Order: sequence, then C-alpha cells, then structure tokens
Amino acid sequence: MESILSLNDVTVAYHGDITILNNVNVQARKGQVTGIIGPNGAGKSTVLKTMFGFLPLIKGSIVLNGTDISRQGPNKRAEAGVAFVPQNRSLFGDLSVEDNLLLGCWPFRKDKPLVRKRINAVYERFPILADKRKDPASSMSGGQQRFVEFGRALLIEPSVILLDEPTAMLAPKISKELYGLIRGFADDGMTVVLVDQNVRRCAEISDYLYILELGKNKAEGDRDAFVHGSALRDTVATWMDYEID
Ligand SMILES: Nc1ncnc2c1ncn2[C@@H]1O[C@H](COP(=O)(O)OP(=O)(O)OP(=O)(O)O)[C@@H](O)[C@H]1O
Repeated sequence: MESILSLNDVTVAYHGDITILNNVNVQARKGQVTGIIGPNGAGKSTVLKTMFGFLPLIKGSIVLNGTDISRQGPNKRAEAGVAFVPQNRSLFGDLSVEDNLLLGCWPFRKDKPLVRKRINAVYERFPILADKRKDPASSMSGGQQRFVEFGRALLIEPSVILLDEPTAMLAPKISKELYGLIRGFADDGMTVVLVDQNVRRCAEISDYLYILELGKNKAEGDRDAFVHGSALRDTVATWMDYEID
C-alpha cells in the first residue's frame, strides 16, 4: 500500500538541544488509519505537530506524496492537502459556528461560490451544524464542537488528516460516533493519522499501529497483530499496564 506521508529518521526539539523525537519513523498509507499510541509524554502529539510543520527538523525528512516537505511551514502543508485537528479545543467560542467554518476557508477565501459549496457540504455531513450555524461555538456540547473542528478541517478537502486525541473527555456515545466518522474518512480514501490514549478503540479502527516510548519507535504492526495475541499485544499490556480484550 502506497505511503502518502512519512517521517523518516526524524529528530526534533522544542528548545535547544533537548530532543523530544529521536530518529522516529512513521509511514501513513493511503486510505488507512495509522494509529499512534504510547504512554504519556511518549511524543505522540509531537509527531503530529512535526507532520504539520510546527517544529523544524534537527535531522531526517518528511515526505508527502513523493515530495520532500521538510522545510515547508503549516500553510504550505495545508495547501498541499494536510489538515490538523489539535488536541485542545481550537474554536473561537464567541464566533458563530458558521464564522468558525469560514475561517477554515482561508486558503480559497476569494472564491465565494467555492466557499459556499464547501460549507454546504459540511452542513450536509453534519446536519446539526446547519441547525446551529448562527449559534456561538461555545454554546455547543463538547462533541458538537468536535464536529465543527472536523468540519473545518474537511473544508480544504484534505488528502491527509491528522487527529490528536479526538475523543478525549467525551462521552462514550459521541466518541463512538466520532470513531465511526474517522473510519469513514479512511474508507473514503483519506489518509488518517490518529493519536489516541484509548488503545482499544484506536486498535479497533486502525489498519496499522505504531507504539512510541520516550520519543522513539518501540514497536509497530497491523491491526491483526494487536487483535490476535502477539508480541505487540504483550508490549502494550506490559508497557502501558493495559489489557486489550
Ligand atoms: N511546547 C513544549 N515545550 C517543551 N516541551 C514540550 C512541549 N510540548 C511537549 N513537550 C514535551 O515533549 C514530550 C512529548 O510530549 P507530547 O505531548 O508529544 O507527548 P504525548 O505522547 O502526546 O503525551 P500525552 O499523551 O500526555 O499527550 C514531553 O516530555 C513533553 O513534556
């Protein structure tokens, strides 16, 4: 299966020479969910931030569709079709749902008919957002706010979507709905990279998984390796004190 986005031997730091990722390798394949799991502080969020261009590389390269994008910033990567939904809430609470969506149209803002078309497509996918288009984003539930964030990410019609803990702090019912959506993104041909604390759910919807520990690759394998007892499964149980059932 074709690799769309890859981190190749990547080393990054937030400050000075204290490296956070050390020679990390991740390949995200077309139409697949690539799950990234690991204990707190392993560097999972840092992998996504690096993929989106927030951190300069000390070493290694990032390749998107065969092009080295290591030196491109987030704007360029968004233009190339990479969307990022960060872990922390990223909406402007005082702005309406529609205004938050309009902000996601920035790269093609001058093409008004296209803006309308893409926003309407989001409303078709998430009818609740059409109903609440005039309401302040902050008036919506946590799950509904996630829909706005997902919708805003979809406005550029991304080929790659990076999702950081999309169901953190949400109730099981809405989380299930979100995992269904995420699986649907991949089934529609999008390349999904999912960072998740919920090992079981992440393993269920991922095609391939990476375990990080202390900023390094620790193990990797496809879903079957996790679901049917294996070294990877034992790894998760031992390192993360977690049993997959
Ligand atoms: N802005 C920052 N400045 C300095 N260090 C940071 C920053 N963000 C994260 N770190 C450090 O980088 C390391 C990896 O953090 P990261 O958030 O990528 O881990 P994670 O695996 O996503 O953890 P969690 O599951 O807790 O979110 C941690 O030691 C963290 O303290």
